[in-house]
Amino acid sequence: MSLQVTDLSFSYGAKTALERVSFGVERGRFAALLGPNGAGKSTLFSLMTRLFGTQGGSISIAGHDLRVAPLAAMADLGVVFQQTTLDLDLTVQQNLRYFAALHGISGRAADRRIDVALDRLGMAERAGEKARGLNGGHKRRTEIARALLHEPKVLLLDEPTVGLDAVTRTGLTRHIHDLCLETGVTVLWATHLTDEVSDADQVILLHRGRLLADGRCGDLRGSASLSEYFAQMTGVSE
Ligand SMILES: Nc1ncnc2c1ncn2[C@@H]1O[C@H](COP(=O)(O)OP(=O)(O)OP(=O)(O)O)[C@@H](O)[C@H]1O
Repeated sequence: MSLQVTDLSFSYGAKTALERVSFGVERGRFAALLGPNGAGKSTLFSLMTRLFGTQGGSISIAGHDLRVAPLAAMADLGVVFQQTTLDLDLTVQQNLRYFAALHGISGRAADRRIDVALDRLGMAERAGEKARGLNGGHKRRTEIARALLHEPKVLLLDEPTVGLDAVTRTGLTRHIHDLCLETGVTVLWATHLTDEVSDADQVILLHRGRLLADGRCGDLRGSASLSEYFAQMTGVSE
């Protein structure tokens, strides 16, 4: 498994946010982490990105246990946070160069990787534009391109489509699906919107800190829509 979560539990004081959650995602898969508000998605992301230390259970990224080999695990991890983290006064390319430098990539190697990443996200012609002037979808694409610069094996995206219109959302989800196929990167995409998930995707359904389902979307939903299945399982409509 490219990403493996085993028996993961986490509490904020007396409040349990995750309870013995286990799942794995194979290399090159697009996995949607689906759950209503309060399901525990953000907590899981905070644990996977080491913002919080694990209390119980374990997380392994590209075969590296986060507690045993944190640096190796983080080197194989790309993250796109919910809130934008671009420097709005820098151009797209400058934002990416800065990030590349933080990862020890500079000069021509950096430029080459930046070109490839921007091209992959359909952002090549905007390389010289200031981040401030980009629309929401283009800002997101820039952040995804940036998260790919160090060639991570696993990419985490925390509700990356929040605030985007339907057309932009569709474009972005398509780009990420293509990315999985073309590069073999493993994606964990947190969302509460079922229309971002395709039948071939893996669905990991969380509710109130517990894993309710884990399987191929088409198999889980059967003849119902994913939205109906989601409502059936959680008692919450989207
Ligand atoms: N700092 C905190 N202190 C106490 N409880 C918290 C804290 N952060 C989250 N929680 C609780 O933990 C549970 C899981 O929250 P979490 O934010 O991980 O869910 P989520 O699925 O990301 O929801 P959302 O989509 O609203 O971000 C919720 O019951 C939430 O109220």
